[in-house]
Amino acid sequence: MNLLELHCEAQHGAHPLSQQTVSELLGHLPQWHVEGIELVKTFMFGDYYKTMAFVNALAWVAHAEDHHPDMSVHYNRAVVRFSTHDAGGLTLNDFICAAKAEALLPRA
Ligand SMILES: C[C@H](O)[C@H](O)[C@H]1CNC2=NC(N)=NC(=O)C2=N1
Repeated sequence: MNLLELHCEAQHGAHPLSQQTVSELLGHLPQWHVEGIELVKTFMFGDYYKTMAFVNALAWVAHAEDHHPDMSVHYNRAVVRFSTHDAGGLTLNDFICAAKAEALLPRA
């Protein structure tokens, strides 16, 4: 499955994913982990400008996908948390947007 090729779909009344499916999808996103009902990663940057550039790019992705992370923004890092409010837990939407957040990073 290529998460980057997928798009978020409305999840009103949907059930959250099973633990097993969450574990399988985490295999696509090795730098992310689950905290409660959230998919979380701390992105590190060299300075505030780079942090804000990423935050704004991710806001644009969130707008395009109509799926919105909680973010805490600091000088050199942004903590990104995805969860699907409409389902009360994790859905494929969270993994799609996490993959799209990863894809924003410059190549190493
Ligand atoms: C109507 C609209 O599609 C929904 O309210 C979307 C908007 N963004 C969302 N973002 C997140 N993180 N979870 C949702 O359930 C959600 N629902």
